[in-house]
Amino acid sequence: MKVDEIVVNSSSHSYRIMIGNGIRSQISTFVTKAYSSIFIVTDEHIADLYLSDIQSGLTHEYVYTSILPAGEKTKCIEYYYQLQTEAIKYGLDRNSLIIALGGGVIGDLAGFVASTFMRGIDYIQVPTTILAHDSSVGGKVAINHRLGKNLIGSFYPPQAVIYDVETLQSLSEQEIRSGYAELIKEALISDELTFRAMLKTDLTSLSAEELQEHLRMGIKVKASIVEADEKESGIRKFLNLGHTLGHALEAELGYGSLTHGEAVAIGLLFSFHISESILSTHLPYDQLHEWFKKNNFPLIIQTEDIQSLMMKMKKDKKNVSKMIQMVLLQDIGEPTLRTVTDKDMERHLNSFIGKLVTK
Ligand SMILES: NC(=O)c1ccc[n+]([C@@H]2O[C@H](COP(=O)([O-])OP(=O)(O)OC[C@H]3O[C@@H](n4cnc5c(N)ncnc54)[C@H](O)[C@@H]3O)[C@@H](O)[C@H]2O)c1
Ligand SMILES: O=C(O)C(=O)C[C@@H](O)[C@H](O)[C@H](O)COP(=O)(O)O
Ligand SMILES: [Zn+2]
Repeated sequence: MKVDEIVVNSSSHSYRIMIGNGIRSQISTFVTKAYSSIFIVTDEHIADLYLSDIQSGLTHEYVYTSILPAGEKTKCIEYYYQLQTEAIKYGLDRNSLIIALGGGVIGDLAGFVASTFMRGIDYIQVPTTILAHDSSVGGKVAINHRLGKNLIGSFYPPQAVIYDVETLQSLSEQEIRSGYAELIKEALISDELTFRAMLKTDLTSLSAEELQEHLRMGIKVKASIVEADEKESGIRKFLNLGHTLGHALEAELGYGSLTHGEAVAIGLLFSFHISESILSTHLPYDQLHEWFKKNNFPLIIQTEDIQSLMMKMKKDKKNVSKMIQMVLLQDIGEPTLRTVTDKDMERHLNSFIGKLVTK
C-alpha cells in the first residue's frame, strides 16, 4: 500500500502526516507509543461508516469510544465538558491517547479536550473530510462561542495525522464543496498557476487522482506555513484569507446554517472585492464567482443586520485594538494584511452584498 509522508516540525515535537488509500485499518502501526488507554472521539455519521475499522485495528486493552451528534453545533462547551467527564470516568491518565476520527468539528473539539485534559495528553488526527486536510494539520484546536468562532482554544499539535483518502468516497456533494473552499484558499495564497488549475476542476466529476493532487497541494501549503509560524504571529494569518467574514457569517446565521467552507467561499469573494477597492488591484473576481456558482456554492448573505455581522467581525482573533484586520490579496499568491475601519467595512459590506445579488 502506497503511503505518502509529510513531516511537520512544531516547537514541541515533529509529527508525520500519513496519506494513503485504506490506511485506517493499519492504525496500530502509526500508534507507536505504549499508551495506557485510548479514547476514540467521533460523530454519528462516521461511526456508522468507519469506527469498527479503527476499533478492530487497535490491539490495546483499554479502548473507549464517544459518539457525538454530527455538525458544527457539537463544537461547543457542553460537548467539551461531556468528553472531559467521560475521560475522567473511563480513568484516562496522562499516558492515554485520544483519537479524533472525523472532520474538522471532531478534530477541533477532541484536540481541544486533549490539550486540556490533565493539562494535556497526546492525540492523533484521523481526518475523514476533504476540509480536514486543513483542520488536522497545524495544531489549532478550539470550540465555538455563541459570540464568535473558535474563540476558546489553544495551539496543540497532534502526534500524527493519519489521512485515509478512501474515506472521502462517502462524502456528500455539500461536504466536497466545503473542503474545496479551503483548497481554493490555499491555491490563492500560493500562486497563480495552482489557482488557475483549481478553477478547471469540476466537482461533479472529480477523479480520485485529481482530488489527491489537490489535497497534496493544500497540505503542503498549510504544513509549510504552520511550520514557519506555528502561533500565528505573522504569515500564518494568511491561512485566514476569507475567514473574517466567513466566521462572522457562521456565528451570525447560527452554526451549521452554512458549512464552514461555504462561509469561507463567500469570504474569499469578499476579500477579492475589498482588495480591489483598497489595494487598487485587479483580481479574477468574476472567474472565481463563476466557479463557485457552477459548483453550487450558496452565494448569498441571508441577513439584513449588517451591524450585528460587523459585531461578529469585531470579535475576530486577528483584530488589534478593536480594529478589524483583513487578509487581502495584492495579487494571486501575494497575501497581505490590512486594517479596515468600521466605516469602510460597512461600506464594503453593503456594496459586496449588492454585487452578490446582481451577479
Ligand atoms: N483547526 C483548523 O486549523 C481548522 C481549519 C479549517 C476548519 N476548521 C474547522 O473545521 C470544522 C469544519 O470541518 P468539516 O467541514 O470537516 O465538518 P464536520 O466535521 O462537521 O464534517 C462535515 C459532515 O460530514 C460528515 N462526514 C465526515 N466524514 C465523512 C465521511 N468520510 N463520509 C461521510 N460523511 C462524513 C460529518 O458527520 C458531518 O456531518 C469547522 O468547525 C471549522 O472551524 C478548523
Ligand atoms: O490554520 C490556520 O491558521 C487557519 O486559519 C486555517 C483556517 O482554515 C481555519 O478555519 C482556522 O480554524 C481558523 O482559525 P481562527 O484562528 O481564525 O479561528
Ligand atoms: Zn477554515
